[in-house]
Amino acid sequence: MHKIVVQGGRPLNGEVQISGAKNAVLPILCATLLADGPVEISNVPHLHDVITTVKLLGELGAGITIDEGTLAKGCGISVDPTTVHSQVASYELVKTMRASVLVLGPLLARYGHAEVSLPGGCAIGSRPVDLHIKGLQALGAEIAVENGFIKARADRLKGAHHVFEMVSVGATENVLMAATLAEGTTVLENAAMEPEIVDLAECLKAMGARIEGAGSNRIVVEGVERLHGGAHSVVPDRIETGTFLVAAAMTGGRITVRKARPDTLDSVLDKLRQTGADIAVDGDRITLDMGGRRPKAVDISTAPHPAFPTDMQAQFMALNCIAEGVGVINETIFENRFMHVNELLRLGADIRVDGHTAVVRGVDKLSGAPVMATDLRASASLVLAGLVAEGETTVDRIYHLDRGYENLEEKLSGLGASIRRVR
Ligand SMILES: CC(=O)N[C@H]1[C@@H](OP(=O)(O)OP(=O)(O)OC[C@H]2O[C@@H](n3ccc(=O)[nH]c3=O)[C@H](O)[C@@H]2O)O[C@H](CO)[C@@H](O)[C@@H]1O
Ligand SMILES: C=C(OP(=O)(O)O)C(=O)O
Repeated sequence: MHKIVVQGGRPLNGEVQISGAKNAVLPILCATLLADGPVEISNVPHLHDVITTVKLLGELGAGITIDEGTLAKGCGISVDPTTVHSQVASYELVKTMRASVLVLGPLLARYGHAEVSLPGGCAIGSRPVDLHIKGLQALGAEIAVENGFIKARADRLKGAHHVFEMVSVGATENVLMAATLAEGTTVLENAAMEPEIVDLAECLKAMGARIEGAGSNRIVVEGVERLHGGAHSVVPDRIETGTFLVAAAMTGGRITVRKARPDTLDSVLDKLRQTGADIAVDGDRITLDMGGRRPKAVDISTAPHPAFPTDMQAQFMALNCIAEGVGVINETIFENRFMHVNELLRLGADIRVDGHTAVVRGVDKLSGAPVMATDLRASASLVLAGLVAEGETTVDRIYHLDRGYENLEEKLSGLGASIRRVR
């Protein structure tokens, strides 16, 4: 098993290029199932979750061509869905990656039936899919949950007016994809507004879908008879961007991230400015300069976009650990997304958790120790803490990190961090 070893104490300096977004590419790969010709996806990050999704599409029978590309360019994946012969997503794959449930809407809409294993919960929370099911039922699907599978059927889905009970990124994606091939107009209200939904809609439009309003809470879809092949480049990863910027702020450094999408990061950049960082945006570049200063603690409350993203909560918790003052962190999306707290405590942090709230009192210094990654962003927070801790920090179970960060240690080394991967 791989581990990451970080020697703390070096300010980050230099430039780093941002990869395509994990949370955009996974639904987009699932959306290719809707087409009746090959779809070419570029700026695909080299991530374990991408490999899992490609495996899943392959199991369904899709033809996959991968152009490995380079780290600087991302890879290109061409999916030919015309050879799909199975509409069953197995537990083996779905359990390792919850995004697999996003094949449900496309398979149902395209083939009239689908069986997808229930994803179950994970370290950060219970992660139900009832909103996905209700949304597809609103489009006329008959759905039964049996033997651990969601079994869905519909001769042809019918457009409908559907109001999501609560904002769900995954449910919005599943129902949006299904609606593209439904008969008539679908109006989705209380839809999620995340940039990854906009990117998915852009890809669907490149395949011939008729969608308006993606990025707002009301999405209107005019169903079409068929979607054709197309090409799409994946939006830059806002969470990877934010993670590097937090790393620079914590270490008192100055970095520029290239090929980013600053307009997807308003709430994160606002919080970084509150820590005392100077931030300059120039096209697709963001420069953060901390000028050797210690960051000030910030209060965070996670909520659906455009509010502060839950996927950046753990990283800001790490920042608060060494900041000046006290920061209060309120996690409203996932019930168990504080798994990093006990590991940060091992590095000398001062954190008190009461339900969904963590009160973090900044300490003068953290000290390196062996810690264990429990989920994707928790792992990132431990690497960030390691960058400022005195001595050596070893982060174990970094397979979580490989699900969502492309070459994190290479990119951080390029910025001057002392970090390496060991077996
Ligand atoms: C709104 C939000 O911030 N969503 C995040 C969520 O997306 P993801 O799509 O995984 O989760 P959802 O947006 O669906 O979940 C939002 C909330 O709705 C609840 N829920 C969801 C679906 C459902 O059928 N029933 C139900 O009750 C969840 O338990 C959660 O409390 O995790 C991703 C990975 O960390 C993030 O990138 C997304 O930004
Ligand atoms: C938790 C995350 O992803 P997933 O929903 O794939 O587990 C994440 O991107 O932070």
